[in-house]
Amino acid sequence: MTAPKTSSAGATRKGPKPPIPLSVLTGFLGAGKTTLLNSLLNDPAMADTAVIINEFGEIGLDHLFVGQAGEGIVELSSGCLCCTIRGDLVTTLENLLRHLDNGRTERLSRVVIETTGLADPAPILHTVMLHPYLVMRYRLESVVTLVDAVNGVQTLDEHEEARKQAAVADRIVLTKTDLLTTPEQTASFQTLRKRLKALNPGAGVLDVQAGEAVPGKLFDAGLYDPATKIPDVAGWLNAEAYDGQDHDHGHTHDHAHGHGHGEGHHHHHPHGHHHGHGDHGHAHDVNRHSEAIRAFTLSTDRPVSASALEMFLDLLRSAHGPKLLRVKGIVQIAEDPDRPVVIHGVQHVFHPPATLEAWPDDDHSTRMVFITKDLPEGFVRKMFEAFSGALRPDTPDPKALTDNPLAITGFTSPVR
Ligand SMILES: Nc1nc2c(ncn2[C@@H]2O[C@H](COP(=O)(O)OP(=O)(O)OP(=O)(O)O)[C@@H](O)[C@H]2O)c(=O)[nH]1
Repeated sequence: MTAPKTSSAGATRKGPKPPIPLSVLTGFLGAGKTTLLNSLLNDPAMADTAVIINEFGEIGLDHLFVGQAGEGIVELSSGCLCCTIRGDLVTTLENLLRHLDNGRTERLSRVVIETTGLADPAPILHTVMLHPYLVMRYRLESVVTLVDAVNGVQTLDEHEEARKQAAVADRIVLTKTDLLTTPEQTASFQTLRKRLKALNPGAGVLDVQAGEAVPGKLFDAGLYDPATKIPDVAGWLNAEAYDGQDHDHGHTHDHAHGHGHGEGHHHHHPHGHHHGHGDHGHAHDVNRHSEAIRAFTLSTDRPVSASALEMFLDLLRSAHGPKLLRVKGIVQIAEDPDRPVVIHGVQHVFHPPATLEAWPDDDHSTRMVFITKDLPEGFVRKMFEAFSGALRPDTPDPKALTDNPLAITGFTSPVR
């Protein structure tokens, strides 16, 4: 242990250091990851960021080198650290912590991991989330997925990996929009945007060519506002963006709400979802290819007991883990209603739930967002209701349901 250099440094050294936000940069082969990284590594806004890449050779970095920090870590003139994977990701992440802890690196404000084009980002996230020490020192901040504006539709059509990469993203970055010249390309790009919205309504979309892919917008998608350290639940969940999404899947709608009022979905009709007229072929394609992946929210105003939440999450991840691409939520716990619990999972692995000291705003309701594959909304909803006894506040006729003592237990299934 080195002695603190100054009294203020001494103060910050007491107690555990705050976890370092970690982001994963992914995208299909040729989507433009290397190109984007190249410009990011030059950007002074990347100071104090460590970027983990596959090999130095792929990025012409030589002119940016300031010094070798050892163990495959180099310092760049932008203040960024760049390192290649040595051994495995765990070792690399441990090396970075060692650099920080022994003072060779003054600050490490963020880590960005570049994946290879075919990679499913989930195992990378699991590496950190399942490691007893790394999970204390790093905090999963965001998954950033690059999508090629020209080839995106075809890639989504043909590759399951590409659909999953888009579905788990917190930010979707569109590359190569400068290459959209023909009317066909422009139409395909519009289809792409619809597909991405259906796969993952909550992800913010940034356009590289419009200069939007800057560090502040790319990576800061976590629960905590990096400047104030105050949780931004509404921004993180972005649950409003999911409204009306299930219209893209026509038939799923009946199962989705499951309260026996098939005609009562009055709150959801944003832009008329009737298929047909003109680009019927496109619309059909959208449904066919994305229907296995669904995005939906659950919400309730009734506090959930801690044990019910635990059982719900346990059953969900043990029985259906691989089908949960991403789950985020804030939950009002019956035993401690003033301190919300934040949940965050990637497939079967959940971050240890975090308890916030207070609700960040006036909305104290439980809200969860799900992106699933081959796991219908109605199934998850009924399971949640069975454990929590919860009713959605926006059911077609809540009064009728609360007047029915059987319905309130949540064990009845009004619809089949
Ligand atoms: N016109 C244009 N070309 C781009 C853009 N982004 C990337 N490219 C080009 O697309 C090609 C692939 O880009 P890369 O950055 O190598 O893509 P990658 O995702 O790193 O590719 P892999 O490492 O093979 O997965 C290169 O020729 C880039 O110059 C863009 O926004 N506009």
